[in-house]
Amino acid sequence: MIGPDTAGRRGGGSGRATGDPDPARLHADGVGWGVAGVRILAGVALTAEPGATVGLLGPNGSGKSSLLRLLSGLARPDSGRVLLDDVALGAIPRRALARRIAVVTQQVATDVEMSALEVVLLGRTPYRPRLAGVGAADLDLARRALAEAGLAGFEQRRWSSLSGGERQRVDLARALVQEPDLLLLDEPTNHLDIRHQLELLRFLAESASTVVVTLHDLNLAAQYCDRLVLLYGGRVVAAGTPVEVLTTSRIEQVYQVRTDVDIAADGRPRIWYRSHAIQAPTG
Ligand SMILES: Nc1ncnc2c1ncn2[C@@H]1O[C@H](COP(=O)(O)OP(=O)(O)OP(=O)(O)O)[C@@H](O)[C@H]1O
Repeated sequence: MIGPDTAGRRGGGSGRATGDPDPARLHADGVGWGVAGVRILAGVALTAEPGATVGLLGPNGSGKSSLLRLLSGLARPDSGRVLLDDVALGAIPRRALARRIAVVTQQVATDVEMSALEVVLLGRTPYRPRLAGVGAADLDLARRALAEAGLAGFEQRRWSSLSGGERQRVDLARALVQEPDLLLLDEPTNHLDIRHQLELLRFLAESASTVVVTLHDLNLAAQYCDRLVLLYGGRVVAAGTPVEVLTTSRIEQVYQVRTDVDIAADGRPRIWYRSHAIQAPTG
C-alpha cells in the first residue's frame, strides 16, 4: 500500500513545493483536561523528537484520544502546555498549524457525500490560496496518494460506499498529501487487515514526519514504535522504549492481564498473553 515514496513525501502541489517534511519536535508537559467537572487527563508529559514514532497506549477510556486532541490543537488543555518546536500551539495561526499537523481520527461518519478523491484533496486545503480552485498538481498528488494507498480506481467512489478499511486508507492518504511535520493518528489500524496494518506501521516507522499514534496492539506497538507512552486513568504510568514500558508487571497493573514478555533478537519485547484475564477489581 503506502511506501516511503508516497505522495506525503512529494511536493508539486500548490503552495509548498518541497519533498520531505520538516519533522517537528512535540513536547507536552503538565497537561490536564476535564469536561463537566470530571478530570480526564492530569499531569501528562510527552515528548516526540523530530522524526520519531511514539506509540500512545492504554486501556479503553484511559485518555488516549483526548490527549491526541490536545496535541493537535483541536482542544486546549486546562493546565500545562503543548509546544511544537518550542512554540505553544495556541500561538500558531490556524492555517499554519493545518500545514504542519495532520490528524487521522477514528472514523464514525458514514454519510459524507464526497468522492474518495475529494476527501484526499481536503488535505491540500491549507496550501491553496483562499477561494482558489483545485490545481492540476494537487489533483495529480491526490491521485498518486490514492494509488499508493492501494486504491487506484477508487477516485470517484462515494465515501459512504467504502468499507471501513478503505475509508481508513483514504483518510490516511488525505493526511499524507497535507505533507505534515507532525502526524497524529488515533487507532489507524482498527479497520485494517493484518497486511495493511503491517504496511501502515512500517510506513509510519520509516516516515520522515514525527508521528504520535494510539494503538491497542501491544506487540505491533513494540515492534514499530521508537518510544511508548502508557496511559492509565488519564495519567502517564510509563514512558520510554518498548522494553522499558512493556513489562509483565506493568501490563498486569494497567490491563489486568497476565503475560510473559520475551525480548526478541531485534531487542524488542514480544508479549505472550496467558489465557485468562485477571478479575478486574470491583467497587
Ligand atoms: N466530551 C466528553 N464528555 C464526557 N466525557 C468524555 C468526553 N471526552 C472523553 N470523555 C471521557 O474521557 C475518558 C477518556 O476518553 P478517551 O476517548 O480519551 O479514551 P481512550 O483512551 O481514547 O479510549 P478508547 O481506547 O476506548 O478509544 C472516557 O471515560 C470518556 O468517556
